[in-house]
Amino acid sequence: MKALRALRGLSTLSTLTQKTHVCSIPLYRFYASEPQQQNPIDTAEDSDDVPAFDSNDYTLPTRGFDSDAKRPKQPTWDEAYRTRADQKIFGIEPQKQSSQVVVQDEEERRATLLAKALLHAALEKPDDVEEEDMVVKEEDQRSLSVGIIGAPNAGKSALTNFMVGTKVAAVSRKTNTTIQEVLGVMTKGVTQICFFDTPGLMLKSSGYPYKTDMNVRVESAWSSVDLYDVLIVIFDVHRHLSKPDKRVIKLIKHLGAQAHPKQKRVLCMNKVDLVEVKKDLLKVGEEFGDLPGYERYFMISGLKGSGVKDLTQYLMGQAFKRPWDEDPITLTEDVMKNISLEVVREKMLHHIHQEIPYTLDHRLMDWKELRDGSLRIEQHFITNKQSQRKIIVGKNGSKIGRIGMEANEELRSIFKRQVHLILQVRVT
Ligand SMILES: Nc1nc2c(ncn2[C@@H]2O[C@H](COP(=O)(O)OP(=O)(O)OP(=O)(O)O)[C@@H](O)[C@H]2O)c(=O)[nH]1
Repeated sequence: MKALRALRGLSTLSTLTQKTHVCSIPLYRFYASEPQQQNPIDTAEDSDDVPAFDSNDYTLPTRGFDSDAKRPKQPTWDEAYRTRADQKIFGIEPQKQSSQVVVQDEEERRATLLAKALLHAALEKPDDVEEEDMVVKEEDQRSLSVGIIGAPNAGKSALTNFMVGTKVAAVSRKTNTTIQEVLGVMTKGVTQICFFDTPGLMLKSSGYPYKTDMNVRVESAWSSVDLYDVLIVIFDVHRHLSKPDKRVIKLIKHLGAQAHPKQKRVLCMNKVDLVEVKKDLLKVGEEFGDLPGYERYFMISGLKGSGVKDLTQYLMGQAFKRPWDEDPITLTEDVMKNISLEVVREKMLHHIHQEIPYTLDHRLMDWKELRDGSLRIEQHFITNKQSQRKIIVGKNGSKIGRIGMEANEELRSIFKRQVHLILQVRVT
């Protein structure tokens, strides 16, 4: 092992793990299990030690996996009276008790079958595949590490999400939403592909990478670029057509004409769905088609999926005979923590339109798997300005409430279990 482990060492994922470790500061009044003295929404604007959002204060629709989900309502009337009324008013002869039981059993059986089918579908295990066939021996395993690099907003996260099939990286209309590398894993047959969604690597106008301030993470991404088996360089072809994108030219120049000897480089012209005159794509194809150092180029829409199948097939073909790095089904706790941060961050970016999200410290403070299988996740947004806190919390807690509800709902559907999400906005 493993190029990938070495790569991880370099990647910001490890920084994330350190950054998001469960903090041991006393979180006295944050615990939702304590009786709420006041409605948190009433106080959310003024006090920062009461949870700004606690999913326990909201009624979220229950789902199939909810252990507390109520069974279908039983009749509240007395069956004997109902039978007599049916007989007298509608002339319906009473049914034998035993057949009612049979009908109920049949319904339960069907519900069980449906639940099983849904579980099967969720695990993407085709019906005709036996359990033994799902286990791939280590000596048969093939794997590939893929880095995706491009200017901010080029569509790296959307492409990763589409290929991996679950929402692992925040997708947003704003730039630089990817604050750290998010590992996405796609396992098909004997092949496993690990995707690394790099932060929007930026270049100064001089064509050199930034070296200062928040760009420590960017530096880390630059230094790990050569370690991937395949490097996907992606750019927004729609944007490039309306106004040639100098950042793309600079990025390509910076990477050089020669790929690392152990690496294959491909170019992805993304967002083709936005290009109305398809002939225009030929122009870009001509401009970038023969770039030295690039093995292939693909015209894709990472969001809508066109061309992604070809890209996936190409990547599958590049995989090496090498043991997998990740369990194909179980999400590791670190990945889940990462997903929880990404989902909340994405919702925040969607609802807060000011620039503050980039100056905000966003931390995972507590992660607990409770006895009933549910997850308790507590995250804090930390700012040094009271005014920023007010914007994030919103009037009567409306903003943070929306963010929290949407994130909670999405996390429940990703993790397939109940999630108790607590969001806190603190001023330091
Ligand atoms: N129409 C269309 N929109 C896309 C496509 N790919 C991405 N987008 C949109 O472009 C915006 C940016 O996409 P992201 O995937 O977040 O871009 P990114 O490169 O990861 O951005 P950073 O994290 O800032 O580096 C989002 O609004 C996406 O929905 C595409 O193929 N077609």
